[in-house]
Amino acid sequence: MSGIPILEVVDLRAAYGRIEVLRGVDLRIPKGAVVALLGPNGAGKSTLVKVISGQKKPTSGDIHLGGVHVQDTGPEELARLGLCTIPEGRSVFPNLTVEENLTLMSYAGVSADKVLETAYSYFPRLHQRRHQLAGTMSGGEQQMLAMSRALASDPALLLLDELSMGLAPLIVDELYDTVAQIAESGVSILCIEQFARTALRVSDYAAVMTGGRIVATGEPAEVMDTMSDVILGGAA
Ligand SMILES: Nc1ncnc2c1ncn2[C@@H]1O[C@H](COP(=O)(O)OP(=O)(O)OP(=O)(O)O)[C@@H](O)[C@H]1O
Repeated sequence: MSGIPILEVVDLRAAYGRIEVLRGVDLRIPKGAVVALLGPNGAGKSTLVKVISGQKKPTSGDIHLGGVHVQDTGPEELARLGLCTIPEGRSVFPNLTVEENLTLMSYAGVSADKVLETAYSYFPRLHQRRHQLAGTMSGGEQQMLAMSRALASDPALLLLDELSMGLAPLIVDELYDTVAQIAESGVSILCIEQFARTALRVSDYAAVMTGGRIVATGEPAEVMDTMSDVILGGAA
């Protein structure tokens, strides 16, 4: 992988109690790239997201975001530096309408109008449903809302943890089309997925994680060829 990295992770280790789950992870995301991080259940993908996004402390290793050393940086400061995470399972307020969920994301320097305009341009369906309670929308629509809320912060790097979880293949395809559009606007993206096909379609690079380590990286076709047994073990 070449280019100036937006994210560089070097020899990262993390544990739950005495059980080491990240066992020396190296990962590099060039600026403007979409990278798919693939791997089976329990590989450590979500733990890596938690450590990168400042929700869990690593035991050792280095993390650089846009060249800044951020290993001891909290989530708020990471957000200020341009990191935005959409966690597994989404995170919308079910008892607020679509529009209320979005306007909550307006803050100093970003107007509510701008937030709504961005969301509705990526996802016209959210405009149609703007007065609907978020909790009554389909899983795919909730994921659109979660992505829109993330885009409101104008991120430099977006971490998407299992975008496709529990969704039908058609809607997953639609969401990844939007991931590609977001990337075209200059945002770097790390897509964490258990299964590969759809994420690889829009990715510049792929990395495969098993047992707490990155065991393969490269262009999607190359990684598919060498690791198909691991990363095509399921649907999507
Ligand atoms: N809070 C926790 N306490 C103890 N062990 C944990 C905790 N969270 C995760 N683990 C363990 O760490 C390992 C890695 O889990 P992690 O969720 O990072 O994997 P993953 O690759 O994201 O898997 P999945 O695709 O199933 O979400 C697993 O063995 C899991 O059981």
